[in-house]
Amino acid sequence: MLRELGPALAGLYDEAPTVVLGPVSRGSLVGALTAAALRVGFVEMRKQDGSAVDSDRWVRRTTAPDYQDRHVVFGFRRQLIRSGDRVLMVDDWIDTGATARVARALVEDCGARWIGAACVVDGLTDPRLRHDLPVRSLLDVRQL
Ligand SMILES: O=P(O)(O)OC[C@H]1O[C@H](OP(=O)(O)OP(=O)(O)O)[C@H](O)[C@@H]1O
Ligand SMILES: Nc1ncnc2[nH]cnc12
Repeated sequence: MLRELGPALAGLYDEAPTVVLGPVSRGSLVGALTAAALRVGFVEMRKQDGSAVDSDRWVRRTTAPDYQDRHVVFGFRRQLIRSGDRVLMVDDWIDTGATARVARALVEDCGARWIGAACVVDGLTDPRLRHDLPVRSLLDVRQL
């Protein structure tokens, strides 16, 4: 099952990414599997409490209320995503889309191209985001 997840998520979009971005913690697992399948680098999008104290520049943004009504501060080292990159976000589950929307904003802050959000389960509460982000998934929540 784990062996098949990366290739399955990697096949959801035609455009070839140069970087996969995965939010901690479940997004890191499926994101790393996808990056390995695509043979590209992986960047972990960390919650503020997980970011190291260092001298590097970070990009950070705060989500709108997520599925647990939390405003989460996410970020990563600025140098990890460059202006020529094409970035695919990968996650296990999408619900409000707050995490994915912050990921897209951070990618745009770096001047990189956003491809979309590839998820294992699509549980979007606002179906418009499926087109707007865009979101592609392996399963719809109603199939579970
Ligand atoms: O669409 P949204 O409402 O933003 O929700 C989706 C996010 O919520 C879950 O992560 P969670 O915050 O539970 O963290 P975890 O992976 O560490 O369990 C899931 O893995 C997504 O990253
Ligand atoms: N409804 C949900 N159940 C499990 N994980 C989730 N991640 C985001 N929304 C979720």
